Amino acid sequence: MTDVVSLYVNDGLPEEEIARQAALYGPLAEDIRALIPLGISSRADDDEIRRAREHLAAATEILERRRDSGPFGTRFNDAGHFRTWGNAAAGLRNAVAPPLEVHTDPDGRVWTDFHLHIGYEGPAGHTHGGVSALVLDQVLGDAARVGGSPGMTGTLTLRYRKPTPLGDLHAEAKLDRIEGRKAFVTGHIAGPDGICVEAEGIFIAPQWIADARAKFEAQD
Ligand SMILES: CCCCCCCC/C=C\CCCCCCCC(=O)SCCNC(=O)CCNC(=O)[C@H](O)C(C)(C)COP(=O)(O)OP(=O)(O)OC[C@H]1O[C@@H](n2cnc3c(N)ncnc32)[C@H](O)[C@@H]1OP(=O)(O)O
Repeated sequence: MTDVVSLYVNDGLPEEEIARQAALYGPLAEDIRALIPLGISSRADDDEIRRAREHLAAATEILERRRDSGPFGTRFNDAGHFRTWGNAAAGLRNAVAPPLEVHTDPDGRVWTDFHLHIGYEGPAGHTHGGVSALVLDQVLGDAARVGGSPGMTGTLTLRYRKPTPLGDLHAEAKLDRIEGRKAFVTGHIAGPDGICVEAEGIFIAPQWIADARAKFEAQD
């Protein structure tokens, strides 16, 4: 089993280097992301598809020359700047991610306006229910973290009230309460015609996080 704790790495990157990498690799992920709907919708003819695939193979050959092994994990520096660039919902380097850019209001509510392209289709013309779960898992998890109780998803309960369209959507979440290592969070996804999916989540701080926090607080 992967040792989760070892994937939290302080790589000490200075802020300017983080900014440089974000400016370099973010647009690469955008380019790869833009290909996904084209894979579904392109009407290019046989020769054009063959040519496009040759170009993609050339790009793949360049990109795989030097690469990290394994997942990105969570990397941070001494300034407390965390990077989760491989995250499936929000990762800056992950073309699979919509990506979600999650904002925090002063009252602790977190929210994101995001776009789901045609590659997130489930029922015809609508968002896949698992993709809605992905979005809500991330946004509710962020609300738990912002509320001071970061944790793993223990239980995520969804109520799909009406079909979620593709396109421009909104999601938000708020911490309800904390009980020991458990954070209780609620949230929803809304489309142009109102709320489509409601969510309740219980996020549980693993024992190692609770221990690390207790140790940190004892030093204060
Ligand atoms: C140095 C920096 C630190 C940063 C740390 C960051 C951490 C993450 C933070 C930020 C995320 C940002 C956003 C991310 C969003 C995406 C999140 C995901 O996708 S997570 C992947 C999917 N989830 C899993 O894979 C979990 C798999 N399950 C587990 O690992 C364990 O089962 C875990 C941690 C959930 C609980 O294990 P136990 O051993 O700690 O639990 P026990 O000690 O038995 O119980 C503690 C309390 O929790 C309840 N509980 C246990 N499991 C529960 C469950 N599944 N649902 C509800 N309650 C549960 C129990 O009844 C108990 O409650 P009582 O204290 O007695 O009141």
